[in-house]
Amino acid sequence: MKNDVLTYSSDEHGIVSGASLPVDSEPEILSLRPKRLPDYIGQTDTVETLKIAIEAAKKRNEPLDHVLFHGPPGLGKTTLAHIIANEMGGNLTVTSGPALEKGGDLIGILTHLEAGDILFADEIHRIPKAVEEFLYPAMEDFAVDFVFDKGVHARSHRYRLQRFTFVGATTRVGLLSAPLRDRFGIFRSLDFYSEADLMKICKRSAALLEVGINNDGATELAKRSRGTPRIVNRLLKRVRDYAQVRADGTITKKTVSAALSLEGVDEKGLTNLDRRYLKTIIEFYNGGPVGIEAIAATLQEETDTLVDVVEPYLLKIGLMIRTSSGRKASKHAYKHLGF
Ligand SMILES: Nc1ncnc2c1ncn2[C@@H]1O[C@H](COP(=O)(O)OP(=O)(O)OP(=O)(O)O)[C@@H](O)[C@H]1O
Ligand SMILES: [Mg+2]
Repeated sequence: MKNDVLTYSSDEHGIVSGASLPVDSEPEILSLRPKRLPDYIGQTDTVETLKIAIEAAKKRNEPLDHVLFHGPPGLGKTTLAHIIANEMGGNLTVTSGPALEKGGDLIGILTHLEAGDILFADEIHRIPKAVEEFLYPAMEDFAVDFVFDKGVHARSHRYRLQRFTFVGATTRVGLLSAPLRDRFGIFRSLDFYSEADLMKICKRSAALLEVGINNDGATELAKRSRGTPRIVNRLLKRVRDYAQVRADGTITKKTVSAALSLEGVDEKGLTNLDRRYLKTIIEFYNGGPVGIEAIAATLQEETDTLVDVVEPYLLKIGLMIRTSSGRKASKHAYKHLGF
C-alpha cells in the first residue's frame, strides 16, 4: 500500500488502517463530522439525490454511480465521501490529485479495491493528464489497460477491476476535462450554507464539544462564518476558549463579538485577507476592473488562494463583481470598508 493512501474501515468509527499520512489536515474536526446522511445538515437537494441513488443502488445490489462534488473549500465534500462509504457499507480509500504522480500510483490503488469499495480523490483537477487516461476505462468499464514494450512489440493487456465507486471532489470544476467530467453519473455543486443551517451546525458542534451556547451566540457565529461549516467549527473553538477564559463559559453574542474581533473576523465574516483583497482593488486599482494576477502580485498571495478561498464568498455576498475585463469592487464593498 502506498503511503499517501489511507484506507478507512467501513464502520462508523472510521478506524484508519494502512499508512498514517494525514490526508485530511483536521483530525480533531474529524469528530465533528456527521457520519450518516440524516446527520448531514443543509444541501438538501444534494442529500436527497444521494439518498435516492444510494437506496436504489442498494436495492439492485450494485455499487453507487461515480459521484463528483464541486464547491469552495470547507463546504462538506470530504464529509459526503465518508458518508457515502458508511451508507454503502464499503471500504473508503482516500487519495488526491497531486498524490497521483504516475499511472502506476493510480493502478496500484485501483487493483486493490474490492467490490463496492469507494475511492475518494480530492482535488481531481490536479490529476496529471497521463494518469487521468487510466481513469477513463477504470470508471467506464472497470478495467485498466497495461501496455508492455514499445513500438512494433507493444502489447496491451486488459486487467479487470472490481466494481467500485469513484467519488471526486474539486474546487475548480472548470479545469476538469470533458471526458473526465462526463464519466460521473452524479454531479453536485455544493453552495454556501444559509445562516439557519450554519446555526444548526454550530449548535450540533457545540453539543459535541460540550460547551453551552445561546441562540444569539449561535446566530452571531453563523453570520460570521462565510457560509462555511469548516469556518463555523473553527470559530466555535476560538470562541469557546475565550468564553472559558474571559467569561463564564457560555457562548453569547457578546463573547462571539469580543473573541472574533481578536481573530480579525468582522460582522460579515470577512477576514484580514478578504479586506486586504478588497482594499487592494479599491486603493491600488481605483475599484477595478483589474486582473487576478495583478491583485495576487500586489498582495503577495497565491492566485489559487484568492480564486478558491477569497473570491467565491465575496462574489456570493456581492462585495465584488467579475467582468470580462477583470475584478471590480462593488459599492457595497466601499461602504463595508468605510470608504
Ligand atoms: N453539512 C454539514 N453538517 C455538519 N458539519 C459539516 C457539514 N459539512 C461540513 N461539515 C463540517 O465542516 C468540516 C469541513 O468539511 P469538509 O472537510 O467535508 O469540507 P471539504 O468540502 O472537503 O473542503 P476542502 O475543499 O477544503 O477539502 C467537516 O470537518 C465537518 O465537521
Ligand atoms: Mg476535503
